[in-house]
Amino acid sequence: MPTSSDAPPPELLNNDPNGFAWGVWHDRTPKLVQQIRNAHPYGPDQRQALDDLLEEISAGLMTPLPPDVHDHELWTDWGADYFGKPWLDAPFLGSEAYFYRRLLKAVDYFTPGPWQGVDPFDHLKTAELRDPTLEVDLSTLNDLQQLHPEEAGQAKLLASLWGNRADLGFRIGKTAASAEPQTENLVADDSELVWDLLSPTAEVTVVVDNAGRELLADLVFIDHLLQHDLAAAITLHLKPCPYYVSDATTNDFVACLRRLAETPGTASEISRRLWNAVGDGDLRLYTHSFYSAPWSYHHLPTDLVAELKNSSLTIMKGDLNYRRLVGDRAWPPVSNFADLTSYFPGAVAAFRTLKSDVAVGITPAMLITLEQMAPSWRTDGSYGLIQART
Ligand SMILES: O=P(O)(O)OC[C@H]1O[C@](O)(CO)[C@@H](O)[C@@H]1O
Repeated sequence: MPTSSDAPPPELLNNDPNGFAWGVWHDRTPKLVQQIRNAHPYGPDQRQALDDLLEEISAGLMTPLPPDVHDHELWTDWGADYFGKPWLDAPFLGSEAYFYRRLLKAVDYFTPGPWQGVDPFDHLKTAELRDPTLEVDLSTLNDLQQLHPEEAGQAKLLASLWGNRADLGFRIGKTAASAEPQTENLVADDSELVWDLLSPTAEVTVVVDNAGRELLADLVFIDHLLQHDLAAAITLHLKPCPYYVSDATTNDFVACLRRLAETPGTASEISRRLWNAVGDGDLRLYTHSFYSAPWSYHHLPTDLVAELKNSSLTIMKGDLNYRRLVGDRAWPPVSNFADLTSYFPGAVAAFRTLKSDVAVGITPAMLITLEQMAPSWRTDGSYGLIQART
């Protein structure tokens, strides 16, 4: 981190017309509310609550949650600086988390009654697992068997990374057969360091991101680590509730294991091995309310720090985890990843495709190339990175 005399750059806010957040609030989020409303037979109360939320985020002032919700204190604490003020003036990171909490409130996700526990994003997650092209992609896993374990491992690591883009999924058959790992479009690649941190005694944590194709790719990678003695045990950190549309909860983990089991061959073998690994305690599931909280990981609560401290390596998946890890700030892209993450308990790695303004750990030469050749490199999802520090 910068020294105290060297203040960090400002947090990213919603109100910069040239910033990535602007499009999220003016386009993506309103469409999402409308889509959730159309996709469910909600009654008048939920419909009205969704309409109110849409109006509030579009032009209104941020209002607090009612006092009777279980997490009122948490959100009052965060919102003290923002409630009663325009959504557009709030920080991007915290306000988007609050939007998802408000969405769950609008659809009565936590309210005792018929809609309690009904995931408003389930139809989208299920559609991805039912996509007919997934069968072909999962079948390509059989081809990986022909590869040397090290090559197969690198192909699976890269599939886990690009799974965050969710459009490539398991299209690693060709890559695997030609033994050409998919390294183009990587703006940073510390994968060697990641492999160095893995060993038969390693306790690995994977803070997962999206359900569906991304989680399937993560599970294939995790199975590889367990099968090849590259980890003694692995803990999956899942979301405690539906979040950011497709973030993975325990239900989504179970759905992925079941989907893998439906494809004969390697995919179903992976499903069986992981199912058994959960039973044997080699693959642990874990969640914490902090994973849907509005703060960066600089504010980790003590029990989560204690959990992460035992880990030989924590792998952070995806864009949002990256923003929370380095801080959602206007960092110069050449800032040092190891310095910015030195506060984090234990060794940490990030596998992320770039889908928002934040980027660090880019070499000056790479930065010049990117700015000249691909002006939207930070946000269009076509670039990826693997960054790590011991
Ligand atoms: O699933 P990921 O990789 O965390 O990406 C989520 C990203 O999408 C956004 O929600 C954009 O809407 C970003 O705020 C966030 O960083």
